[in-house]
Amino acid sequence: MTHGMAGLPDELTAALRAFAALPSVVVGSDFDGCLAPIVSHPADARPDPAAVDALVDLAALPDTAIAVVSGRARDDLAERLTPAALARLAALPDPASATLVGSHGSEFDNGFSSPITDEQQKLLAGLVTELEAIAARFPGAMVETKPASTVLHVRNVDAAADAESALEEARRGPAARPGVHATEGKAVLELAVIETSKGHALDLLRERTGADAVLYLGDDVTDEKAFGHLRGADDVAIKVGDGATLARYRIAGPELVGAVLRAVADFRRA
Ligand SMILES: O=P(O)(O)OC[C@H]1O[C@H](O[C@H]2O[C@H](CO)[C@@H](O)[C@H](O)[C@H]2O)[C@H](O)[C@@H](O)[C@@H]1O
Repeated sequence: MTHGMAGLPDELTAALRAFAALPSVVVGSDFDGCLAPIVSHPADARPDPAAVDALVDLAALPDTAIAVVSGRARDDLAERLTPAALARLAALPDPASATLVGSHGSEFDNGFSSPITDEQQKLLAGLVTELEAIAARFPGAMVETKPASTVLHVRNVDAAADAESALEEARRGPAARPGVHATEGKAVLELAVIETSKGHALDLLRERTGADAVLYLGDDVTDEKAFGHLRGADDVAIKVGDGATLARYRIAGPELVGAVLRAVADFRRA
């Protein structure tokens, strides 16, 4: 594989050029591991300013919609974009030009597609308690709580065997309860009380915008659901980093995400 423009594989650069020439497009990206490098503590994650700039530039182009589709709660995701970027997005003439989607594809600006029921809230509270009990026995483990899910984080557990034991306890215990949707991620096990799909979120955005094609960058397990929905001949699925994937294209890591987005913006403006 040869690498030319901005260190991107030539085959990908050709696909980006063809994608950028289409009349109407959606450009989407995952947040952690794509727009923002992975860090030890979720609260410390910050996006690459160059990637955010390119994304906001894209949103300002005609017939170009952007989306950030994250596993984070939507409010948390919004707080992570720079105030300057948020101000530029808020000033766009068409609000549909930029969409932030949280909770792995199920939380849009008007909330969840189906509200979380009292029963699901109760289930979620119980899951948090159970994960906290597990985390308390494995120093370094922590529990994140989101509107429809809770996450056991083991990235900072010292021994790999202990991290795996914590995950395994969660898999055998709370993850196995009826009504729980468990997803493995990067040093995490997430337990949701609703079914989520980044693929459905991309379908919705495609439908709303009437776009000819969708490009999406993702690095983790939940992004595979997004890649699985990019079946159009002109769609571009890009896996960021290592690991098995349904995506046709791959870049080495999040440091190249800005280059991909900038290339699409430049080609589209040309
Ligand atoms: O869909 P994403 O935007 O990629 O969100 C997926 C999860 O990201 C966060 O966890 C991951 O990033 C953390 C910060 O770099 C890292 O410490 C952790 O190990 C990763 O799994 C976030 O905390 C989760 O809520 C998201 O679901």
